[in-house]
Amino acid sequence: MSNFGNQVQSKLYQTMKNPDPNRLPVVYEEWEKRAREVLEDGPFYYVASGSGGEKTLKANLEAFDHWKIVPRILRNVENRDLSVELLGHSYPFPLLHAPIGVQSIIHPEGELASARACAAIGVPFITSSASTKSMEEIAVAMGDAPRWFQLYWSKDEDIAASFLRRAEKSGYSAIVVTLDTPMMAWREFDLKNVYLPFLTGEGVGNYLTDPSFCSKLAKSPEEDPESAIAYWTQVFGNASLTWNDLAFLRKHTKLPILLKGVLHSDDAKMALEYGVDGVIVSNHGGRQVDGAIGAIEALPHICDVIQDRIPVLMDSGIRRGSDVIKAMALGAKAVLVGRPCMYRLAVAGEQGAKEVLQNMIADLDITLGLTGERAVKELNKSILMKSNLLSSSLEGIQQGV
Ligand SMILES: Cc1cc2nc3c(=O)[nH]c(=O)nc-3n(C[C@H](O)[C@H](O)[C@H](O)COP(=O)(O)O)c2cc1C
Ligand SMILES: O=C(O)C(=O)c1ccccc1
Repeated sequence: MSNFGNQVQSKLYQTMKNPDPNRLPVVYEEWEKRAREVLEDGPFYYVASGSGGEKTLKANLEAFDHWKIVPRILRNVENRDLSVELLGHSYPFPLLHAPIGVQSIIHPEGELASARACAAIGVPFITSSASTKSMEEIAVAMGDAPRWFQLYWSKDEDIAASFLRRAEKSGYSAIVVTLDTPMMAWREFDLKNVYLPFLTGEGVGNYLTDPSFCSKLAKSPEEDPESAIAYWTQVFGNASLTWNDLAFLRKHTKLPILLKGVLHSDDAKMALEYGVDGVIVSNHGGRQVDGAIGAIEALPHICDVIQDRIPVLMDSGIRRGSDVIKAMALGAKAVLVGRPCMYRLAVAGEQGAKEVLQNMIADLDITLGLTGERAVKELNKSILMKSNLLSSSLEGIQQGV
């Protein structure tokens, strides 16, 4: 029980007495704008854009606006509890850092800066298979802090098994298997900018340090980096996987397995049938199927099927505290934060990454209290109402458009 949000808020107001010219922004949209200023076209659009016509990228944000919070009053909200229990562990906040590859295109310290920021705040970091730094280096940067590993399931089984072994050995406590990316989507901005970071050796840190990967190369990656990257493009994904292949993962790890990229109720049923430990409702931030349903729209349908038998997490569109409240009221046990962390990382490295998480948690804590709730664990649909009035159209009305 605490009032974390009030403390962060008063500290921020205090700094106004001595205005700091280097003060970092607080407003989400300003961070995005600042990131645009510091990043070249290639990396900026790699992060910010969606696939195809970006319909799903937009749907993710709009779909949050269809749910409105209906606050309660007079319920003693002086101290609040943001903690959650997931897969046998207790975490202080219901946030995790989404798995995001190639962070070196955004900041030279890349994943190490993000991982250190997470460790300092107490937010689990999900290391991507496509990190530029290796999972072991990230683990060292985090000390004992909680971390999960995201698996891109390589076509080469030895590499997939080796990744699982390495993750277990370096202290990751869960495996997130991303299943919406057997191949990269049609990403118009990256094609326009002719930008694919892997071709210049970004995002392949786990592969170049992998004994199974390296054993398949005629020459070491140092001697012949081009051939190593060419091999990576052949083995990165595996579009032939089916539900029965999940047995392979079970055979190679004792860690809990969560499936990331679940949007269809029938897949939620299959996830239960196949005995996985959790699902993450996600459309990959609108970066894969353009035209896919907004993740928060899919969430209640998935939760209806899962019926609390395994944890349901969600991502794609989490920008502020109220988004976390809506997702949890609709049944998510925790949420993953993606792009907001990247914009802050671009502008201010580790400090930026820390501020984004701290401010989002503070916003969540205060909004929770103002909603009349004391514990995120207890949130449910009773504080939500479905509404067709979009906030974006309200903005239009206010601005006289
Ligand atoms: C630049 C970038 C790289 C990403 N890389 C990965 C990845 O390596 N593995 C993965 O499972 N998801 C990856 N994602 C998807 C995120 O985990 C998450 O689903 C998405 O960012 C959520 O959308 P939002 O950031 O708009 O909220 C990536 C997203 C971005 C923006
Ligand atoms: O860009 C992405 O969305 C992503 O998931 C990815 C896929 C392969 C390597 C790095 C990132």
